[in-house]
Amino acid sequence: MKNNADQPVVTMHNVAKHYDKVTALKNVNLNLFAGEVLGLFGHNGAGKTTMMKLILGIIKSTHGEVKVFDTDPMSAQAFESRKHIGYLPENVSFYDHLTGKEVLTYFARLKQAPKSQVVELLEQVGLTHAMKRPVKTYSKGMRQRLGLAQAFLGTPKLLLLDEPTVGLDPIATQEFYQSVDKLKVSGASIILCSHVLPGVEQHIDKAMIISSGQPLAQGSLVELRERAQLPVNIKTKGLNGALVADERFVDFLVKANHLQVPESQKLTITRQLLDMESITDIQVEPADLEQVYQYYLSGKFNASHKAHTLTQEQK
Ligand SMILES: Nc1ncnc2c1ncn2[C@@H]1O[C@H](COP(=O)(O)OP(=O)(O)OP(=O)(O)O)[C@@H](O)[C@H]1O
Repeated sequence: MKNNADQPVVTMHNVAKHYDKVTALKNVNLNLFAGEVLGLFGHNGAGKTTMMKLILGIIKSTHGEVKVFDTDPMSAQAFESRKHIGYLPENVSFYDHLTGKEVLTYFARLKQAPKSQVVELLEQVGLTHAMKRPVKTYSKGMRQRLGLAQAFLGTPKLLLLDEPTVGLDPIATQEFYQSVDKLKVSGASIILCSHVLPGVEQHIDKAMIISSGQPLAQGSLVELRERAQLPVNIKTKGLNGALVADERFVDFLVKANHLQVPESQKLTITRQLLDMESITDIQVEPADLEQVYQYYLSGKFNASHKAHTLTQEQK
């Protein structure tokens, strides 16, 4: 398996995938480097799973080039590198009559991962107490945890995680993101598909937003925010409705204590607010991932943004 630090772990160059008349993906360009986490966001049927399947070598692109560890994932040479790829499919399902431990042991064998990892991973995902029970007795969240343990087997250098937090409770979600952060620090590259946007933001390095198979935007969140020029959220406490009555703020009012202000006016407005006597607290936050996502999906950006995004990614 070839892999050196300045070479991308995954490259996609002008990739398209058609199923008969359905265009599942088109114009996809991507360079994902070691230690990078990509958030892949899009509506149902946008093409996220198709992209993962292309990277896994389950399906072949209709057009363009996909390389994983500098190898065509459909080729016989990709066999060796598969051991270093972890995949959590959406709606994970297992052999229901096997216990959690047996399922994981089976996958560890397939992946040639050390047997000792089975119990370690079951502990990491909080399934030690249930590891001797058949999977058919597991709740949805427990199945999802087992799925994650399966994806983390071996020493994955590339992880493809399709809706990894679905069914997980808040603590398990937090633990999952801690695992993601650790894997990233160890140099693993991760592609993470999610419909649940809150909480993802601080764990990804870049995002790709796709709609109907077409990437609408990609880059770091800072870049995506800059390009979108989304307003900054300013939330105040203690002003008791004074903002509503003040004509300096009326154009920016979202709620009685919440303003959305263009970046260029952020400092001026913040100073004016801080000068108000009754103010007790102020929070200034950039647009969150949800707002960035909504912006690009709503089609408010124009063709020149699209061209800019693609050119940036091809550099
Ligand atoms: N085997 C197939 N044959 C025909 N069309 C397919 C096939 N697989 C996927 N598609 C179509 O390709 C498009 C992209 O599907 P894909 O599963 O990649 O979307 P997704 O973004 O993962 O959706 P979701 O969020 O619902 O999982 C959809 O229109 C889907 O119906």
